[in-house]
Amino acid sequence: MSRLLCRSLSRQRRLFHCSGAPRQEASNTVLETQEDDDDLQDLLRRKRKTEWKRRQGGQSFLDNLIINVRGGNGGDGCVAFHREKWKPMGPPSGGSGGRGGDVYILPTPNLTTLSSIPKRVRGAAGGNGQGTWQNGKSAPPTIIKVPLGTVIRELLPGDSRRAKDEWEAEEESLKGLGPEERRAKLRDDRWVHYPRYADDNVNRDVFKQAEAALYREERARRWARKQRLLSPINLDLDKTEEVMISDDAPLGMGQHEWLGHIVARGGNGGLGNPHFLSPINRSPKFATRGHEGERLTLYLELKILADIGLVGMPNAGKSTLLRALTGGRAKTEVAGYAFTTLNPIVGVIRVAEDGTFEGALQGEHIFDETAIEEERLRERELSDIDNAEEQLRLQDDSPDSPRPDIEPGHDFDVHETFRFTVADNPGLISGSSENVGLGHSFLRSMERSLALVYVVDLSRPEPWDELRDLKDELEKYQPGMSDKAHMVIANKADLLGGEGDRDAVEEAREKLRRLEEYVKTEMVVKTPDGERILDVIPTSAKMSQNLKKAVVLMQKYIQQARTVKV
Ligand SMILES: Nc1nc2c(ncn2[C@@H]2O[C@H](COP(=O)(O)OP(=O)(O)OP(=O)(O)O)[C@@H](O)[C@H]2O)c(=O)[nH]1
Ligand SMILES: [Mg+2]
Repeated sequence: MSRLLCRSLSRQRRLFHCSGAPRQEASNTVLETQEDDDDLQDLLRRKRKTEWKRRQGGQSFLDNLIINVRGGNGGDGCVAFHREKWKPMGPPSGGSGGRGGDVYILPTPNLTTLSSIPKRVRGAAGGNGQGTWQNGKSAPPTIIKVPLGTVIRELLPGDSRRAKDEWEAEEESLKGLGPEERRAKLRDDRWVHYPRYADDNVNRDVFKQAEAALYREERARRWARKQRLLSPINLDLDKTEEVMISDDAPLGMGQHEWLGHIVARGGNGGLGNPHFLSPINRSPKFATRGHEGERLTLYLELKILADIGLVGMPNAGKSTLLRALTGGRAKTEVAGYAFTTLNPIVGVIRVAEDGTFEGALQGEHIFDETAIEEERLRERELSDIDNAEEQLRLQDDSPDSPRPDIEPGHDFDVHETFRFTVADNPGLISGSSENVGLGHSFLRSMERSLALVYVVDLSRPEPWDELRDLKDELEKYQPGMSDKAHMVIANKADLLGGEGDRDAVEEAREKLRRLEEYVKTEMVVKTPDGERILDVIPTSAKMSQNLKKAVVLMQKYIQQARTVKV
């Protein structure tokens, strides 16, 4: 808040200095106050959002979800007889029920989270049949749209998270009933009778035969379902799917639109009473009800595919780093308070043959929006010639200055030789495994990264403590996860070295040395062919310093990991 006040004061001071139309100034001031008000509101809104997210302990990282899906129920058949003037005993004319709607799953590129997917999905029910041979309408399909990169698995019987299927649900509803009541309920769920004919029907042989046939058919359906469970639904929806139009389907039967993968079929409609017409049953007074749609439980998991995952405490500068690497294209929020980033965000880094990355070509520094900081930074750059970064040898052997002949944007296409993705994560703190802070559920998406990179704040009194906590939390999440780490980025190196005096610079060097020593002794990673020592790279994400070195190393890790995988 104080920063905003300073900003508004400095603006007012600026206005005060320039001589010009006073009325214009007054209106400007009003406008700017309004602007500051908006900024303040925006800041408060963001903080409220962070607090809310923190309170609910990371439960809303929707990268996995269990949903119960039910196909639509079929419509009931109808018992009716044709009535016409001068025709007293018309034939049976009840229409059959319509089919219940199927449920499909369709990968969609414009979705990024699973949060819009309802936990219960039910297909639409088919219409009931009606008199004068009117069949019920079949229900339209229901489509569940999921983001690309969703893995879908069907939960099998025996899994406690799975909901009951249609037969188990029926068994449950029959619990505690005597044999008579049980039979009556089963019949009630399957048959529709002509008014006042229910008792008469059930005693007739034709009905008993029809009932036996129905149960036989039901057993066949149950068997088919069991067979299907031998190859349960298992989809890995990584790509957008083509629209498939089949050319050789009969006219009017062709599928005109690709609806996705069918997961739960709707139930068939019930049969109208004309279906039970036979020489010995000239006036059937019963029809069947529609079948229930398939019920199943699906486990959805969204995998964010990033080659490199950034792991660090809140405020270490992970988001700033990703913004610097992508030249501001990765729209991840940067601010000076903890837990700014609430969800993992992935950015693409494009690299030229000589290690120049596109982000460095933009020539922009990554600010956290405040004009005051911007101004301070500019002043510092101008006056502090031998500032701390230089003394820390940030630029010694690999200057970040790009080649003059390479341009960002489309021009970069010709120079691009390698491309990889980096995921910026929310801050991980000690105790995340007990759901402190934002928890650590977001690490799930890191499981698939090829390499992890620690980001620590070098300006902290003891950055090695951060490293120890980060490694512990990774191990608590999944034993062996910290073995994926390849590099430690010691960020905010620009803050060291004070005004450039000898003692401060020596102190900064000593700190970096200690960090390197700690990494060499305590952070050694076991690999199949021995041990690996992590690289330590001092950087300043904010000033885009020494990032080229980090990018070159990241590229090396990915290339190694990819060749091992192949
Ligand atoms: N001086 C300096 N400040 C930096 C540097 N990198 C980041 N910062 C500042 O540190 C603060 C936090 O940066 P973020 O990038 O939001 O940090 P983060 O690690 O993403 O934080 P969370 O999202 O909360 O986990 C911001 O005010 C940045 O401007 C750096 O290299 N030097
Ligand atoms: Mg962040």
